[in-house]
Amino acid sequence: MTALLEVSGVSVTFDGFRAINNLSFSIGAQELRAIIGPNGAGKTTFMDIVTGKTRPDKGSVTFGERSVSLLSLSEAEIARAGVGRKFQRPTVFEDQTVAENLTMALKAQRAPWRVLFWKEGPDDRARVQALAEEVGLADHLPRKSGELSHGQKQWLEIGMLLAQEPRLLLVDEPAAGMTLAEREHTTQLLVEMAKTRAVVVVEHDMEFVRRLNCKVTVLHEGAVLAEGSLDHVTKNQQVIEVYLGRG
Ligand SMILES: Nc1ncnc2c1ncn2[C@@H]1O[C@H](COP(=O)(O)OP(=O)(O)OP(=O)(O)O)[C@@H](O)[C@H]1O
Repeated sequence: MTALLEVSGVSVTFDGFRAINNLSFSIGAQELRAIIGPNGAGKTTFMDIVTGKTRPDKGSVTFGERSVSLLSLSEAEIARAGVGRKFQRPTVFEDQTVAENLTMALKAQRAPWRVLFWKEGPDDRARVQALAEEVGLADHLPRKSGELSHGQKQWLEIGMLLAQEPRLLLVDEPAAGMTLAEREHTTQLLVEMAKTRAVVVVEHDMEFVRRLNCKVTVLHEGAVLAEGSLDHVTKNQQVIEVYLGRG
């Protein structure tokens, strides 16, 4: 499997504290990966590094076939290069309909000079419809987003991210606050999305991770502690001690 994202020997220090410690790992172009680990393991900092929010002290982060260094790009350039990030809380425009939110996301994807002359055309409507179908909101297009359930808002935001056609999507705790049915839908959505792009899910809910049925990376003290199937990593004695055995 060719790597889409390659993190190599990355370290980050905050006020003398090494939050990421010589971290190395890679993600394939069509891969679903779960990242787990105790609080403070460096999961958020890892996502901050990949998206350009935090700059490492050393190491390299490369992306795509041409191994472009993400460390020399701004946050906006990284997003344009194809890295999308879904934060834990949904940030949809509640006063706008589902269709309007998706349309805005399509518009945002375009270069600024094109937005000036932008007018919604049949292609955009078809694309909005396709995005809504992809995330399971095709029946909700005319609804105000504020009326949606928590899970539906999360799917809408995922749809808005998909409008930017990311090649790598980083998703922070997607299952948090969801009902069982919403979790199941979210699982399907993530599995489907990872057939055509890389999807990295940071998640604490082990039952949810099990359903994802994917390779798992366990972070601890800013480095990879274990990697492999969930069954494999949960048998690891160190993983049990630092993560699973708590409380
Ligand atoms: N901007 C910052 N300044 C100082 N310390 C920071 C900063 N960001 C993160 N840290 C520290 O770096 C370590 C890693 O934090 P990070 O948020 O990446 O962990 P995490 O694995 O995402 O944890 P959680 O599961 O609680 O979200 C923590 O000890 C945290 O306190």
